[in-house]
Amino acid sequence: MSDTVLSTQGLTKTFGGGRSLFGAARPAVHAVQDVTVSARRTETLGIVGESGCGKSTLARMLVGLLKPSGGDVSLAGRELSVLAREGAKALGSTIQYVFQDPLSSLNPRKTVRQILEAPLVHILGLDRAGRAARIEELMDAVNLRPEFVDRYPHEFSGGQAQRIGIARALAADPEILVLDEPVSALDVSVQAQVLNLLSDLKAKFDLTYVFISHDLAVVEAISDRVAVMYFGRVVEEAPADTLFAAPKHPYTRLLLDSAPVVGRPLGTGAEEIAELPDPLAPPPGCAFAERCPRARDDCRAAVPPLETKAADHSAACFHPL
Ligand SMILES: Nc1ncnc2c1ncn2[C@@H]1O[C@H](COP(=O)(O)OP(=O)(O)OP(=O)(O)O)[C@@H](O)[C@H]1O
Repeated sequence: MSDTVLSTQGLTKTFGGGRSLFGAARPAVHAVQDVTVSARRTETLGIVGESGCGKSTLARMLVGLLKPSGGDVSLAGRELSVLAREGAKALGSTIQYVFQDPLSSLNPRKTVRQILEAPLVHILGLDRAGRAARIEELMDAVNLRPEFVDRYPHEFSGGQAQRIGIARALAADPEILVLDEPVSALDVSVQAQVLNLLSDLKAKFDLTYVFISHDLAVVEAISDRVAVMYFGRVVEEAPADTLFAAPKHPYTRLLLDSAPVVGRPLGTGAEEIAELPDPLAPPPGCAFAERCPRARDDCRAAVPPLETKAADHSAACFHPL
């Protein structure tokens, strides 16, 4: 599809494995397994899953911070590995990463101006006047007062610091932002402001987002499409409204029933969700089978592939809802 701006094909990351110096087998953690997702230009792809399901590992591979063990990432029609070989300029002007914890992701010894200048010098190669103009634009885009530019990160609230993180990510004029739990560290009252800002920026700069969160309500609010991850794999993918209204995978159903959303009572599955299989010894079949009310023998024998179950709606389940 020509307007696909980000896609992965069978993306996999295994940590550890192999043999130690003395020949003993080292355990391998299968953090991300065979993930194939895509996002069209100006779309927000939400990736939702509980802690440990592989969201951050996937995010870090998308931006080239972590090398995949297998599979491919394609960004704006080019292979990530090719962009990475060309250097920081090619990669940084295509995709950028926004971290969860705004304060710890900003260098405490640098002013906002210095933080924003780095990508303007190294990626865009702007001269002094060009940098000054672009910094003014960036501060305005994220609704920060121009005089804040000579302050240090600790002088800002969490919400303001995240705006600086977003401005830094936008500085190099990328096409894609990977937002890894960008509002999870913020007070609930500030979360909505930052989400609104992200929506405005997307429209203004024609951005494509990969938005990662464990919070279903946040993902539902911002995403066009949603991929649900469980134990390193995508188990369901659909347009956000379809997925939340009529999930096909029993795990997604359980997540929705357990989510503490206003008007949506807590289900009984909340404690069960915390129990994941041992990542060092993944089961041979569906990782969710042991807790799945619909599981049968076939689910324990082989991993169900992610398949189309309805128009524009896929699930990795032999017995979908
Ligand atoms: N560097 C590493 N070495 C070994 N195992 C790792 C490493 N990074 C992550 N893992 C393991 O990979 C799995 C996926 O972790 P990841 O951090 O991607 O999940 P996550 O969904 O982002 O969770 P969280 O929201 O808690 O960060 C986990 O079992 C984790 O322990």
